[in-house]
Amino acid sequence: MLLLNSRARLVFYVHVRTRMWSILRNKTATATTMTCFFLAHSLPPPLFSALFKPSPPPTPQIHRSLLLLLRLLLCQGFPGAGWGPAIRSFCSRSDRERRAMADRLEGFCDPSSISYLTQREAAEIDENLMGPLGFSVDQLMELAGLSVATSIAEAYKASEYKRILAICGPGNNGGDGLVAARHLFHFGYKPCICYPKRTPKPLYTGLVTQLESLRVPFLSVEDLPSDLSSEFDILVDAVFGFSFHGAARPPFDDIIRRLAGMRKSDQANKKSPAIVSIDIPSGWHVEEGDVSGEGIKPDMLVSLTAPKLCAKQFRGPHHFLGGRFVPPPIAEKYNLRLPPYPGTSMCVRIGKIPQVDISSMRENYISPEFQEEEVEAHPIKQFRKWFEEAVAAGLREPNAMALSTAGKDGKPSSRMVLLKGVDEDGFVWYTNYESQKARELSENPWASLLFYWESLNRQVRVEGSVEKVSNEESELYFHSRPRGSQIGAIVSNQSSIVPGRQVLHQQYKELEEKFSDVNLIPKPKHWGGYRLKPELIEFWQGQQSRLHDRLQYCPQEVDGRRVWRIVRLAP
Ligand SMILES: NC(=O)C1=CN([C@@H]2O[C@H](COP(=O)(O)OP(=O)(O)OC[C@H]3O[C@@H](n4cnc5c(N)ncnc54)[C@H](OP(=O)(O)O)[C@@H]3O)[C@@H](O)[C@H]2O)[C@@H](O)CC1
Ligand SMILES: Cc1cc2nc3c(=O)[nH]c(=O)nc-3n(C[C@H](O)[C@H](O)[C@H](O)COP(=O)(O)O)c2cc1C
Ligand SMILES: Cc1ncc(COP(=O)(O)O)c(C=O)c1O
Ligand SMILES: [K+]
Repeated sequence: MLLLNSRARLVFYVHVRTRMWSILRNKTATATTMTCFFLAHSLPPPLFSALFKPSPPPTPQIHRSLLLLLRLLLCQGFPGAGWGPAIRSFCSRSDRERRAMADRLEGFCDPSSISYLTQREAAEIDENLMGPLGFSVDQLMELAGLSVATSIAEAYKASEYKRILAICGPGNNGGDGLVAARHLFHFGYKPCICYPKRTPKPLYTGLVTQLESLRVPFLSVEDLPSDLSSEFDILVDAVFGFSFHGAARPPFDDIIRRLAGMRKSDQANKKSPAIVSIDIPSGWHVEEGDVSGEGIKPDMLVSLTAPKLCAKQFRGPHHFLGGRFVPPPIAEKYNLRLPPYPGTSMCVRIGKIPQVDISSMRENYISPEFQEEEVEAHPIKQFRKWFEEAVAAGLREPNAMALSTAGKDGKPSSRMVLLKGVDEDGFVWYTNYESQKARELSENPWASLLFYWESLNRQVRVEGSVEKVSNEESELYFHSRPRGSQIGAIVSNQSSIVPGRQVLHQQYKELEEKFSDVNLIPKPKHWGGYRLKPELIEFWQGQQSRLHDRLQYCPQEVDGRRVWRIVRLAP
């Protein structure tokens, strides 16, 4: 195996780095050559020798792997001494995993790098899935419909886009629409169905019965409101899928015209509903797209299995892929290049998230009223109640709170810390006694805490003075932490400048070794807790039209006793 010394490596590093973009853009064989040199001593021997033989040239698969590797290195930069292991780990993965890694690092899936199917291929894949590959149509339709519903839920929140009309055609595309509507109902949307040409097969009659049992209304074409814009927030176009051919026949011709026309007439004045097309924008040619230029212009397209050729013409803001059921034989046979689905998701976005207008971002809070009569007399009791509800709601780190301090210069600073205890004496967190916050607290003990529990539309503000907790309390808590965090606390001179990550790792490793036989890692003197004793606590519950509930507790002396007075503040 060819071994490169560090100087040679550096030369190649610079060389490859400067030429990388052009190599990637042109996707020339140079990529292979350059990468071979660059990776010479990191590649596993079989891959290395396969590459280093000038003939036969590398297989397309190896070539693709190398291009992916280049993308990966481009995204990560070259971690100097660390690149050997990183590349070896990359090489040990499957082609699919490598692609996923590169995509994840780039943060999106480039629409030009994925596969698009012809109409024939789409039908063939369908037949294969339902023939030799053992799927039933019910199964595929269920998964397809679920993908559509989850895609819609990702792009359009039920709080803003509740009212949905699913227009379903006579084939499987229509079936996907029925399934999607059922899932959307369970996700909290309010779907209605227009299903003018029902297919008298048990699969479809079953889907209709399921929707009827949820009391989802069915509207005939005649019953459709004349102004779809004011009645619905989302229109699901489940009219035709990949078997569409020719020109749309009644009654669908008229429905499609309404959907297409709506875009134009609504653009000028008001918010028009989002049009979501399943698999194919209905009326479009499956391969050539919107041939007349007069067709539906959907805001969202959910391609199923793989996008069809017409999807290349899709210009809306949201293109998703669904149908997470493609088995390797299909992917290989049709050489499918598709984005990897993240985690357990049923859908994945194709292309970039559209730019948002920040000034238009807002939530309308809808919550039960928060009344004086129902609150606890003591704010800590009330805090515990809300905290328990935040835990029960499954919030991640409900004990995360923003701590704001200001030193003698009066300039405030904020950061998150974790609440580690709360009782009548106050709110406790742990930190470094030589950090910025600690310096500020030593100059000025007044501080504030802020909790925000987003999905509950709740905020809690706490203000008061801060003291260190006792050393015993800090000792007890310090030793309850994972060993790694204990060592981390010793390593970190919090808020001081460090020359690089490597320094922290090095010190960590040394301490890990030092303490390998030690049971109790000593708590550093400069690490411990603080307790904020509340002087004021406000509970905020978000409500519609910004008319929120704000109940504030402040202490009062009554007959020499400290009691809490509750007042309501204007939102
Ligand atoms: N593996 C997959 O890929 C999966 C695919 N799935 C879904 O299946 C969809 C394909 O379904 P599909 O084959 O049933 O075809 P689709 O287009 O819904 O409708 C055909 C119907 O429309 C009719 N029709 C045609 N042209 C017409 C016209 N001009 N004017 C009027 N009518 C016309 C035609 O009638 P015909 O012309 O035969 O008389 C027939 O009744 C696909 O896009 C995806 O959504 C998922 O469920 C599962 C996984
Ligand atoms: C969710 C979350 C929880 C945190 N919890 C703590 C904590 O409990 N203690 C701590 O010292 N830093 C914590 N940090 C880090 C702090 O936000 C901050 O970076 C650090 O304490 C230094 O702050 P300072 O330089 O203002 O003193 C947390 C950060 C986050 C995002
Ligand atoms: C620097 C620092 N210290 C302390 C903590 C609190 O961690 P623990 O829950 O282990 O005490 C955190 C939590 O993020 C932190 O980032
Ligand atoms: K459609």
